[in-house]
Amino acid sequence: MDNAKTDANAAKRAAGEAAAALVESGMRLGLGTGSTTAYAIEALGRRVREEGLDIAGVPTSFAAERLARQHGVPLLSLDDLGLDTIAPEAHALDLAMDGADEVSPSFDLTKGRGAAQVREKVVAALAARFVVLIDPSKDVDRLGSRMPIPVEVLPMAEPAVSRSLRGLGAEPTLRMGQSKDGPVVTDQGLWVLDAHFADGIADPEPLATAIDGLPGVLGHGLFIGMTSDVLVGLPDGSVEHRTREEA
Ligand SMILES: O=C(CO)[C@H](O)[C@H](O)COP(=O)(O)O
Repeated sequence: MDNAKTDANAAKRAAGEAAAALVESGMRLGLGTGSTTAYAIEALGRRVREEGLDIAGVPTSFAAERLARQHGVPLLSLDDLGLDTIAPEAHALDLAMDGADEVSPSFDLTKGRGAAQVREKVVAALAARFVVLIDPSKDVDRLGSRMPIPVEVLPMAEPAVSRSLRGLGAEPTLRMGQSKDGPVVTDQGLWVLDAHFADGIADPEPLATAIDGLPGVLGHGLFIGMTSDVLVGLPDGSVEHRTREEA
């Protein structure tokens, strides 16, 4: 493995393990998707086995669900949370942890390289604390400068949504499978348009609202105002913990 990859993996592991260390017995968690959160799920499984940590987590994708099962992390579905007995303004989960593709100075995010952004947003929105785990390559001044914004669409609506995204200043491309011919199909059976912004996004909040309003869009990867903590893992194994108050 080349040095850059080894460094990135060490940084991701540090962030993942720091996230697992924030967890206390009795907590209900959101379990994110991606290579950084995978280290957190692995560490949580170890704590369940070795310390008898009593937790359960809602997975944000088939991938997260499989990983949690593999590492012995007990799982919950939204049905198990008893949401009908919890006030709408109260939090059903104590802490959700997840990776990100971009983090802005004001803690807004781009997510969805793994095409799990919609379930990830549903789960993060239920949590009292949303902890984002990154390596330093994810820090950006402007969202959209490092990664396109994933937009999950109904297949029949793709041409209409593409046209609307062009109207919002993006160049959309349909995400194609790597080990499959044709488009990537999400856990919901839908497609993903990657909306590229040549100069990044000057003002993400109105853009997020505009994309949410397009007919045929299930959701997108801009996460505005949701993050409470960012854990930045570094290649030497240390972790910088940023909290929203500092942002
Ligand atoms: O949003 C995501 C999946 O939909 C991931 O959390 C994001 O892509 C970060 O992944 P990684 O930790 O592998 O860099």
